[in-house]
Amino acid sequence: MSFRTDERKELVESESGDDVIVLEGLEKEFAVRRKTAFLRYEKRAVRAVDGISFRVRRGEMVGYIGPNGAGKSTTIKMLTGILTPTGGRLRVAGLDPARQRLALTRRIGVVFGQRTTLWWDLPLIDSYRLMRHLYDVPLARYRETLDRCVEQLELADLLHVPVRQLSLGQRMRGDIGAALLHSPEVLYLDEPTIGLDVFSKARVREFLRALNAEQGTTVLLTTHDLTDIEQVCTRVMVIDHGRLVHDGDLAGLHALGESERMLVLDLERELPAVSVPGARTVRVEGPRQWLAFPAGASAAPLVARIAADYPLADLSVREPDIESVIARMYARGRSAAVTS
Ligand SMILES: Nc1ncnc2c1ncn2[C@@H]1O[C@H](COP(=O)(O)OP(=O)(O)OP(=O)(O)O)[C@@H](O)[C@H]1O
Repeated sequence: MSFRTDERKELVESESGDDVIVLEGLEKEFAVRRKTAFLRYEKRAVRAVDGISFRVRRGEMVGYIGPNGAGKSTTIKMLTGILTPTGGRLRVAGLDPARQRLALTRRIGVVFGQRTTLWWDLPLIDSYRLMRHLYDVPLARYRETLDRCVEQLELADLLHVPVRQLSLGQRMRGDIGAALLHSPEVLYLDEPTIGLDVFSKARVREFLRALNAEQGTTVLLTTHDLTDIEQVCTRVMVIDHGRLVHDGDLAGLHALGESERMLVLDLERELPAVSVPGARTVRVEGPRQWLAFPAGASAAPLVARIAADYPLADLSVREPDIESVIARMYARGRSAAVTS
């Protein structure tokens, strides 16, 4: 899709100064070659992003989720200027990412959970010094930002350790620090908690909340962990097959898919299935029981009730996975279409 000049002018004029990310009918098509027989190839177009429109206001913390291959990374690559859209319109901090990539790099920070931007053999602090030069950050501002990151990300003991010797959680904190040294307005995080233990995940989430509250940084987060969304984001967008299928809050998404969370109880001894209003026992295995309850409901009253009536040793709450939430959302859409 492309826009005529008058349409583009209209869009620019309707743009609010508060919108830091603007997508209008964004598209990305890849031309792929597939071998069909010996020395025979077929050309095919893959529409990774198929007409997505949304706006993110300055200071928002937004989750961008979807199943594997949905088009999340392709969107992020267009937002950072790595890929050029094949249609639609895109603005980040008022800039066209593909055409003004250099100017944009000073305004955005990017963290990839699966890759590091740090120099593998250098101590963390050396990577930071190099980044300061790359981004041309004034010394006083660099020191101030570094001090804040060191304190809040607990990096003091890690600064002089070569990156290859850091644990995954430590490396991730180091990467987040690196992405923030030039004080970006927008921070993209691609699976920042992947592979981390529960404590490291909690630390990263807490840091992002503090960053947003103190600096007003806009955060766009892609993840497969719905707890990231629950604890960090106020809004969640779901993409599937290159299209936006939900834009709202997490409770709304759960309500749409009638999804369920799971309470895993460890009782002090084996007992018959726990019976409590608002939840249903779906599995009993020795002293462990699994209770499903609506994902939009709070677990607190359920836990209080169970703790009062049963000998509870331990418990945990499991979020539904994104794939099942989306599958239920579609199943519901289909049955609504059949009954309406
Ligand atoms: N460079 C490319 N050339 C051809 N096809 C591509 C390319 N990059 C992505 N695709 C295709 O575009 C679609 C979307 O891929 P994308 O990586 O954006 O999905 P994703 O939502 O980030 O998935 P994941 O959660 O697995 O990372 C997929 O079908 C993928 O195979």
